[in-house]
Amino acid sequence: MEVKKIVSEIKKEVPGIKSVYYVGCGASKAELYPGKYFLEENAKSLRVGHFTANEFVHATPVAVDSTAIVITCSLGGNTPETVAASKLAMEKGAKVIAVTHKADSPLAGNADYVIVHGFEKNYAAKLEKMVNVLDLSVEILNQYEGYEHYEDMQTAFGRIYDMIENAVSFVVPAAKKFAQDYKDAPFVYVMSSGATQCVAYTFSLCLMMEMQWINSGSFHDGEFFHGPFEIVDKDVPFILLMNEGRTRALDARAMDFLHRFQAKATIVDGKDYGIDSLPSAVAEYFNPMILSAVMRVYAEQIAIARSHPLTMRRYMWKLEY
Ligand SMILES: N[C@@H]1[C@@H](O)[C@H](O)[C@@H](COP(=O)(O)O)O[C@@H]1O
Repeated sequence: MEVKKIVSEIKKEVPGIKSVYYVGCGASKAELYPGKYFLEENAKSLRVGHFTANEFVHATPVAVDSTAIVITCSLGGNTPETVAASKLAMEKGAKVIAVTHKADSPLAGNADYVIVHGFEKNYAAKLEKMVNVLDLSVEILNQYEGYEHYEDMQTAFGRIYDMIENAVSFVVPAAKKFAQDYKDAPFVYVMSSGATQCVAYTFSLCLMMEMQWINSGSFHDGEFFHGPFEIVDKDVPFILLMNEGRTRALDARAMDFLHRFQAKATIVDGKDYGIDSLPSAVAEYFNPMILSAVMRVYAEQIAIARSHPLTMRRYMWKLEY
């Protein structure tokens, strides 16, 4: 069902929604983040939470009741922890919206509303999940509290898929250089800020650790100066994702420090892909979509350089765990 209609139906039934929870695992948890970040930054009354699904099941917030919207997200729609979380949220009386690629999945069967997104067609399709969750968050805010930049958001939603495809059309040479520079790195640290925090998290957690078996860690670049910067030295490998928007100052501060001590730093900047051409009041919320697509190409190139396909697993989906 269309995002706007889902939210207006929920509002008709529950005019007094008090909280919105975002629940998923791994990449799907991370792809919920831009929506969660937007709502947390802009809502005056709505309470917001973001959970890995198994924690949501084992330590469910007391506010998950008939005044809550729970957005659950799983690409395959069959991750057991996420299905269990969705089912539990329904039992608690929350309004549950599942965002998945699989219309006939267990996740879709344990939700009040289902948003089915693309994946295979192109890079833009791979970002539909994240865009839909942001769209849902904007609708929830606008319909429950009002949002002054709603029209700017619609303009940006109308342009983002073309911008993603444009970004990936010229990024391959930079990605190949990255692959050559980092293919033998024993580890890689990834950092960012603002709406893009979880793009750094996904690149580290899923693309490096899960799909390349490369030791990696991620952190907020505001926190960089409160611990991690002590390991900076010549040639220590970092990736910094730079945002266009209010948190750019934090990203730039971290970048300056990396350069000062000649760390091996790859800077991937949303501004290089036209984020600043979007309406300025909302542009920052679209950094994660562009940077996710770009980082996917980076990962594909390192996989080629290391002869280690992104699909290779030792444990995931192969064992009981
Ligand atoms: N990289 C992700 C993992 O982090 C995630 O655990 C898994 C299940 O995800 P989903 O629930 O989105 O199908 O799939 C992908 O491989």
